[in-house]
Amino acid sequence: MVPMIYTLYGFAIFFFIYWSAMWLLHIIAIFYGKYKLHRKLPQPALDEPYPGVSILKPLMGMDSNLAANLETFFTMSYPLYELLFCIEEEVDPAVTVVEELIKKYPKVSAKLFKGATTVGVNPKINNMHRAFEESVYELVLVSDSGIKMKEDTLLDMVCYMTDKTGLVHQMPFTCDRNGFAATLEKIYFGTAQSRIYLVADLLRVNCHTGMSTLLRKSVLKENGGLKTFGCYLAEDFFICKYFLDKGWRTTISSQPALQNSGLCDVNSFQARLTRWAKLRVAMVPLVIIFEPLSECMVIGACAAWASSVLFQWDSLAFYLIHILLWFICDWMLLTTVQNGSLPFNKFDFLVAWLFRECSGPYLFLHAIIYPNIQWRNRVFKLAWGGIAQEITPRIKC
Ligand SMILES: CCCCCCCC/C=C\CCCCCCCC(=O)N[C@@H](CO[C@@H]1OC[C@@H](O)[C@H](O)[C@H]1O)[C@H](O)/C=C/CCCCCCCCCCCCC
Ligand SMILES: O=c1ccn([C@@H]2O[C@H](COP(=O)(O)OP(=O)(O)O)[C@@H](O)[C@H]2O)c(=O)[nH]1
Repeated sequence: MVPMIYTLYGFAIFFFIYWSAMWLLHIIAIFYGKYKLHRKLPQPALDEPYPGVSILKPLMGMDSNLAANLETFFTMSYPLYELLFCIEEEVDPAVTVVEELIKKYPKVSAKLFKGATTVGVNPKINNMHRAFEESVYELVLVSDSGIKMKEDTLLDMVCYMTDKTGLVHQMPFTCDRNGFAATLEKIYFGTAQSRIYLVADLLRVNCHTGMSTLLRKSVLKENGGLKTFGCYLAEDFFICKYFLDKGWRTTISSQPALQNSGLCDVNSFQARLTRWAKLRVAMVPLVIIFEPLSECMVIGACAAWASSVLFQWDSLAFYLIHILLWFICDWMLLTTVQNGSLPFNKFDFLVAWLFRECSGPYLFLHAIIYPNIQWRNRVFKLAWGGIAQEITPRIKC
């Protein structure tokens, strides 16, 4: 009987401490977000020229926003850059989009690479390999197809590339778009993900998502270049680990990444989150315990039970107050990340937030139960540690 009581109290104390730590994360993320995000750019030194940047754009297929998103790369205010578009298949609707833009902006240095080189399992790396090898400049920006740039986004990223910094990435966020799925995406990236991302950046923990990343080519080349990471599906995590292991600093820039894919529906978004969760579990197995425990509904329930064991507090009242405070903190963080008015009202926020918070733990469970990973038209299997293997046959899109 006594060991059981000790175990019970042990769990209760653990949950209560974890719950308290989550509030600390909330507070740190809000203050650090206010400090780090949307800062005014420092004036660049007049006697130092801007470093050139080679921008790799891996493309596959078309969506309704592709042309508009790609166009923002031609209209950036940055003096020296080249655009390297990489398209895996010779026949892809993205080819026409890119060719038309290259014709429209003849003054911008741009090249189209058709056809991937198989250097590993990761199709994004295979797609970019040739362009990376032929890129001209020391700084390379890897930028996914759905990213939209502001005029000064590249300058903002370059400003963070100090002497000790090897990698600058944008924290994932979204453009303002209409509809429930867009609201859901904005809420997820601006709350649950930003919270961890900001704290990880402050503590210099690897939490790099490679949708928009500026890196030093010479450092990657010391270890064979991009192709070395082709055996992983989560190349972004291992690239960042490589820079950190070599003693380089990594940081987020002040502008969050504006994801603006034309494909925006709840099913695709949830499939994407589930795919990412599978990657995280394979790379950092401890997230199996810590990630569900960091969800509002789960840790709230655990802490409500713990508070009734430890202090005989009313569990239901505790749970409801917990949810309300979490909701308020999330609103504060989201408005900080957005840095302007949101494209939805507080009621829309409430509905989509509740949906996200209730579906989050379910999606995570789903990711653990079905470990195979579908990415576009391919299916992969991951071993612990992150090495990937493609499972044939491919899916016809
Ligand atoms: C007491 C509190 C403890 C808190 C513990 C928190 C536990 C973790 C909880 C949540 C994790 C959220 C992580 C958010 C970012 C991850 C997004 C992601 O999964 N990205 C992956 C996929 O990216 C795409 O991959 C394919 C590529 O081609 C695309 O271009 C990419 O966009 C990416 O691969 C993974 C990146 C990093 C994963 C790190 C996971 C560990 C996080 C631990 C953070 C701990 C923070 C410190 C708290 C104290
Ligand atoms: O087989 C693939 C899958 C993806 N990509 C590119 O990799 C980037 C990220 O792809 P996606 O948006 O599907 O990844 P997510 O952000 O959902 O992880 C995009 O620029 C895609 O064009 C690619 O070149 N080949």
